[in-house]
Parts: sequence; C-alpha cells; structure tokens
Amino acid sequence: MSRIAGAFAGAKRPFLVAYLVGGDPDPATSLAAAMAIVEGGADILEIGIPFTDPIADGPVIQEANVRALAGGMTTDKIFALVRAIRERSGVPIVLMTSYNPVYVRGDARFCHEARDAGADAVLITDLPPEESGAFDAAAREHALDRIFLVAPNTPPERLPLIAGLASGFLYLVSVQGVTGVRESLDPAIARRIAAVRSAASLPVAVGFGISRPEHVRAIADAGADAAIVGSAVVRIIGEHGGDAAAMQAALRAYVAGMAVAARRSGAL
Ligand SMILES: O=P(O)(O)OC[C@@H](O)[C@@H](O)c1c[nH]c2ccccc12
Repeated sequence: MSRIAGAFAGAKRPFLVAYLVGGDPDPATSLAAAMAIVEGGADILEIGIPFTDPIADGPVIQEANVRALAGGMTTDKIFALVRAIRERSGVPIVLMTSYNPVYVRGDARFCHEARDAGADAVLITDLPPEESGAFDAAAREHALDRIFLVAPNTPPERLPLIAGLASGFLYLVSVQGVTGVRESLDPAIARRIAAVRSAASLPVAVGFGISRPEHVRAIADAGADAAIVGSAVVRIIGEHGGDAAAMQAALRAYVAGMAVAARRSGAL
C-alpha cells in the first residue's frame, strides 16, 4: 500500500493537505517552512515545482513561483528538498508540476529521481489523462501515485477515465477559476463531492479557496476526505520570508488551527 493510501486507510485519517512552492523564497527557508507545516499538523504535503508559466495559479502562488526561481530553485534542488523533508518526517509528499520540467528529464528519469528522493505521488497540472499513458507507466513502475484534478466543468462522462488512472486520492477543484483565498465555498460543492464519489472509490480531497477553519469543517461536512490549503499557507511564507523563525511560528499556528478544525468535524 502506498504511503498516501495508508494514510487514508489509517486510524488517523488525513484531513489537511498543505501546499507550498518548493524553494520559496529560497531552498533553506522552504525546508524550514515545510517542517513548520508538518509540525503544525498537515497530514499530506504538496510541493509545487516552480515554473515560469504555471497553469491555474492565482497571484499569491504566481509570486511565490517568481520568488522561488529568483532564489535559485531548480528541479534538482526540488528533489534535494524532498529528500531533506523525508530525512526528517514520514509525511506523504505529492509533487505538483507542469509537464515541462518532467518532459525535459524524461518520464522515467523524473519518476526515478522523485521516488528516490522520497516523493509519494505526482500531480501534473497540464497533462490530460488521454496523453498521460507514457508518464503513468513510468509512475507505476516507480510506485508513485498519480493525482488528477477534477474541475467543476469536468464532464461526468470523463470521471470513469480519470478515476481509472488516478491513485492515492482525487483532487476536486472547488471552483472554476484560479487558486486563491476566497470568502466562501461554492454551495454546489456537496453535490460535486457526491458525484465524484459515485464514479470513483478513491478518497476525495477538495482544494481552491479554502483558507479558514470553517471552510475545512464545511468541506468535511460535505463528505470530503481532505481539504487542500494553498494560497493561505503561501501568503504566510511570503509575508515572513526574511524572518524564518517568525514564519515558522506563524505557519505552525495557522496549520494547527486548520488541522484541529478538520479533526473536530463530526463528519470525520
Ligand atoms: O491556493 P488555494 O486556493 O488554497 O488552492 C490550492 C492550490 O493552491 C494548490 O493545490 C495548487 C497550486 N497550484 C496549482 C495548480 C493547479 C491545481 C492546484 C494547484
């Protein structure tokens, strides 16, 4: 069983997935951020490989991409970051990336290096299921789970195709649009979670726009297995970039509040 499947099957189910851009604002501070997020209680870590032309990223994450690239982040250093986290923690790690950094290495080499560093899964934001056959074969060979996005405008008839390729969990995008903190959740989310559930037996994690404990509770009450928080975490890193100790304290406190909200939810 993969580390991610094991986490979802375990007594302490994963409720909170936290995202950060690898290397934001520089490799050492990013490691400090990742460890504070884990210490705060995140159950799964999602690490974005910074890229000049990201898809679906709102302004907060775009700026983090720019900071990370300016701080010297490369794909090699992403693997070094994953390795450093893995030396310190057993937290499941999802690598999120555009296909470009994968393509330049080749599917097999990318998957080998990701696995060797200690990553558990890969999410490629711009590789549709129809075109992911070669990558999927390499991922399977290296025992990496494949996370796919399901958006509000994903036609229901595509769900079986996506569910057939995915493993670990399905990433349900809560809104049509880009990443970023939002005031409230789309009321249609419960219906969408139910639709994904009926098409797939995988855990469902909901992301985009989740930033407050009440959002996490609402997601849990709507039947999701996990909530994904990105921009709210990345914003804290951006605010404290120069002061690692203050950044770590703020991240620990914020993530702990979100994790506690998830675990108190009756639905979970
Ligand atoms: O930032 P938000 O709204 O909290 O959403 C999570 C999201 O940032 C993260 O999972 C993510 C970052 N970049 C992406 C690109 C596509 C899909 C998802 C993502």
